[in-house]
Amino acid sequence: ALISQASGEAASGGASPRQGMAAWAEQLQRELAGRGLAVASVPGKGRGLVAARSFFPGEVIICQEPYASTPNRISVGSSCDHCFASGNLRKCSVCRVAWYCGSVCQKEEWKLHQLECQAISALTEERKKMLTPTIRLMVKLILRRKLQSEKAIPSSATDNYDLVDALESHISKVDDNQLVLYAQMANLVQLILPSIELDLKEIAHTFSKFACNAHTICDPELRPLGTGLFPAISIINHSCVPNAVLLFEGRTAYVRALQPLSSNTEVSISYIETAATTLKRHNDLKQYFFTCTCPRCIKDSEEDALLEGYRCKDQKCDGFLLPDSGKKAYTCQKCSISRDEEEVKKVSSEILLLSDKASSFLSSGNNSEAGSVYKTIEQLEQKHYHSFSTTLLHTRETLLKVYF
Ligand SMILES: C[S@@+](CC[C@H](N)C(=O)[O-])C[C@H]1O[C@@H](n2cnc3c(N)ncnc32)[C@H](O)[C@@H]1O
Repeated sequence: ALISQASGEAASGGASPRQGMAAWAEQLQRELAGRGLAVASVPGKGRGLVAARSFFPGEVIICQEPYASTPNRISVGSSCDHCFASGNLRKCSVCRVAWYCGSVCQKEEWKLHQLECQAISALTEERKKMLTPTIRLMVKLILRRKLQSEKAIPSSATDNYDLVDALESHISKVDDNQLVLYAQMANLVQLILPSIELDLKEIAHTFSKFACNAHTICDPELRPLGTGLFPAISIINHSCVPNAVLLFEGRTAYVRALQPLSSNTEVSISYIETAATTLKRHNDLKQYFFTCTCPRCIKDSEEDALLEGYRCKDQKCDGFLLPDSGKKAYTCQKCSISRDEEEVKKVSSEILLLSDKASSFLSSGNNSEAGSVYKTIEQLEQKHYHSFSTTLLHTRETLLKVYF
């Protein structure tokens, strides 16, 4: 049923099916069909990637090189601009921004970096400081589009700008402050690339696409190394009980089956950390503008209570709570005292809001504000969670990192 819905509308990003499928979308479907896959329109989710044959656990469903990618900490030179390897890195002597692990990677990037290098070298030191990884990702994306349109580098069915163009941006739902930020970032990109006439509105939309489509490139230990846009892999929707996983080998993204997939099954990966409560998972999914309705999200809250480790209301008792649906309450498994369900959920939401605030202080480098918010969180959590709760232990670990 899913594959029969794979209309031109789905794969061409919204064009009327009567106009037929765009040439790039037809090419993509043909290429994917060769790999046993199809793009389909999935009710309530937009496009999705569907298996057109069975896949065995561990099998690679799809792999892709990034259309554009950038290391996380560009000024420090923590990983190679091309393959994301660390160690023996050498800085580009002209722009002093790009780092490579050797001549092979430098050559691979040369056509693109030549243009980027000219643009960066013309910047003042003050402007160079504004080259965040996201800005650099956009600069590389625009330059790659230019090189492909001039046929200076090849393009293919899964490696072309039409695929980026068709990505979801959710721009109409983005709040005003974020829109202003995207507009300022688009202006900065225009200052970096003065010789290319840019459509600033389109660039702002593309920043919004980054927010719900770009992937964090990780090493085998899942440490983040950089960010990449993999437009074919971006067709895959989210589930909190995914049937596939996204992993990286260097710059290449691999989606592997986690379980046997039969033909006509939608491929799903998790966009977020799955070892979290429903409330936390939904909070983490906010940037993607949808509410997950996977089987885990619509189940009762017993799993959430176990994950959170709610403590007994009696501070002298060390019992855990489990939901008691009859009473709309959580009941201590040791002394049977109950806590009201609404009250428990209210405190959890309050903690989540404070955690968002603390982590945004932390990511903007304001450690002292972050530390004081984390202390408030710890106090709230001590009353709310059992001393073995991973949430509480995680807050304490973060506090240690902030202060030492
Ligand atoms: C990386 S894209 C996935 C492909 C997307 N469906 C498309 O049409 O291009 C992420 C977006 O897909 C949609 N999406 C992904 N998973 C979803 C889900 N489980 N339920 C509803 N929408 C989902 C959301 O709009 C989200 O912002």
